[in-house]
Amino acid sequence: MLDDARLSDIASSEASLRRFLHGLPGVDQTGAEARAAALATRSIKTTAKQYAIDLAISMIDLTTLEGQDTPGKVRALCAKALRPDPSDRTVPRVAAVCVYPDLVATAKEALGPNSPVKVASVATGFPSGRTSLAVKEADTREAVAAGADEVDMVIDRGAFLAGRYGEVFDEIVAVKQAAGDAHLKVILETGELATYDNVRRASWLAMLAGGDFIKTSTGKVAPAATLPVTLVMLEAVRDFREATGRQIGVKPAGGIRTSKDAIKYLVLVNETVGDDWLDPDWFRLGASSLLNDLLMQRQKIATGRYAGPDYFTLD
Ligand SMILES: O=C[C@H](O)COP(=O)(O)O
Repeated sequence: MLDDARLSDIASSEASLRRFLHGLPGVDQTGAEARAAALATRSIKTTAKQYAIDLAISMIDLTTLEGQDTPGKVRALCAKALRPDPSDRTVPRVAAVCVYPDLVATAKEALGPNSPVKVASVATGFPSGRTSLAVKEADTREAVAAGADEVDMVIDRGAFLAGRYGEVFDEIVAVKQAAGDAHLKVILETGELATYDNVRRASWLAMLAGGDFIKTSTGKVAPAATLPVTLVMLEAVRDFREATGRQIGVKPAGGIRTSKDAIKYLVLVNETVGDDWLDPDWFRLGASSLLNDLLMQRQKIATGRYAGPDYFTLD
């Protein structure tokens, strides 16, 4: 059990952080990949599929993170977030929209006051994170002041890979403070972390530093989210809760485009950490173009026919 005294002891120096992170059991790479592959082939009944599609929709962080984003595009995204299919009121809304900081105010206004759909904003010099801590804190404060409910920060992968864990830890603590009441998602950018052991260490580091969620990727680096990486992160949040009593969310993001993909992630969650995480408060899918496929599959189940991608507004 990691009580408060032990947690502050771990965080007290670079050396103790390193000792702790390098003392975590190593990930069995072949085993993790085999387990993720086996779960990915599970077939589920149509009724379960229907339920899974709606659950997946409700877990989406509907994302636009392009240099050419405009207020108009963000308003359209927000309308879609609130009513994914205007012709069908039974379709659930998504969990959040995810935008760059300068578009947070637009999103907030478009969603309206007290919207059930949250506004998440990337910050801290997304996607590379190559700015000073002062700039990262200011970026975060600005996003929150504009109305962001959630902040998706990137870690400094250069510092992490060089083993400067204390620096990464302190940065997460500082950004968490700058974020105030906004929920903090810590993006590990697993595609740059090279090994599953590093993914496990970065997950623990982010949780120890106070992240509310751990997120795989920016969507700007390949590979983005993968099932084995998400499995390692799910095991980390499971073990962290067992050790501290604190539950942390998980968000695979980037490259998740089909209902099939989304359902594989839900099966993985169900089999690894169970029901407690099968909720938008604890599991999100970061995606720019998954929603339409979910809507098409939903309609196929309901009517036996595909409406075709043109039926739905563009993601
Ligand atoms: O956080 C979400 C990602 O940036 C979206 O990536 P995607 O465009 O591959 O869905």
